Amino acid sequence: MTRLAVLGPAGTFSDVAAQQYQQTHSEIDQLVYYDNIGKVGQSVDCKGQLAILPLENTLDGYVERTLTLLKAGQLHVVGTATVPVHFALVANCQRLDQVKRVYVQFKTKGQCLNILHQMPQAELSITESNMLSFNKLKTAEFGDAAIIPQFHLSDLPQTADFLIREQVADSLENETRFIVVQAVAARVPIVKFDATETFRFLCYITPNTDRSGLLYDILGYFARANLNLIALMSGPTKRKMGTYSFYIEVGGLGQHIPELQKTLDTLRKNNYQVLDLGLFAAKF
Ligand SMILES: O=C(O)C(=O)C[C@]1(C(=O)O)C=C[C@@H](O)C=C1
Repeated sequence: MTRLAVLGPAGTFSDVAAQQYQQTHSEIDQLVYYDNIGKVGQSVDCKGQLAILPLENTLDGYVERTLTLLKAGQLHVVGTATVPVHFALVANCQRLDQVKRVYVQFKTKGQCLNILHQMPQAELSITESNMLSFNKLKTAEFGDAAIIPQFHLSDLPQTADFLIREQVADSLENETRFIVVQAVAARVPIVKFDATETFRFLCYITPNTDRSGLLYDILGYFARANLNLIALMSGPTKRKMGTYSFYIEVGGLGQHIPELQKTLDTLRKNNYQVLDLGLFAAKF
């Protein structure tokens, strides 16, 4: 029995991603909903428990809360799912200039800046999930609005006379990439990869000392090993002011994995802490 923890209530983009992932992972027999990303990540503590977390969005970049969970070192990434993300604005009034308050999820806000700028008078009420924004419409007073997943427009009460603006994300090509995680304690050894199978590897690299040329040095290890870096971000370690870690994603083929493992060993021997967040099958 494997359960997958998901940001709820049911109907979020996380839920869409979870169902997509479940289609190719028949061992998952239950989706369990939590009301914020922190609780989703903390819910996995033993074997047979997985969680799905949003990692990166086309328009608004990485999800800081997920990176914070990963940085704590208790989670291990085992898979991924990407879903298209479209939003609609629904308001309980006739015109945008009558909107007094907009319920919007914290990550959705950065994906719908154009429409939000068209309502400068409106106060933003930030929610933890898009379904919590949607649910606010049930008790909407005059002037209340919410940005909701576009596919939920058909779930609005037929009787309500809402103002609706479709496709309010700042790009039609908007997507969010999710990761599936398990507890580090439940980690199983890497499944065998065929030489031509594509993978992603995620890690945090933290230098033990600070000096000039440090990032150049780190990148050199990957470049010399011919490993393809997909993402690189620097962020505070959250332990000591002025100390930074580098979040790195590597993409490659199964045949590159031995070289990757050698590179990580060399980094460790050269005074870098390497937090291995997981290697998993992924298209790129
Ligand atoms: O609230 C949701 O629908 C979610 O699944 C969360 C989330 C996120 O935090 O990135 C997922 C996809 C969208 O980018 C907006 C919100």
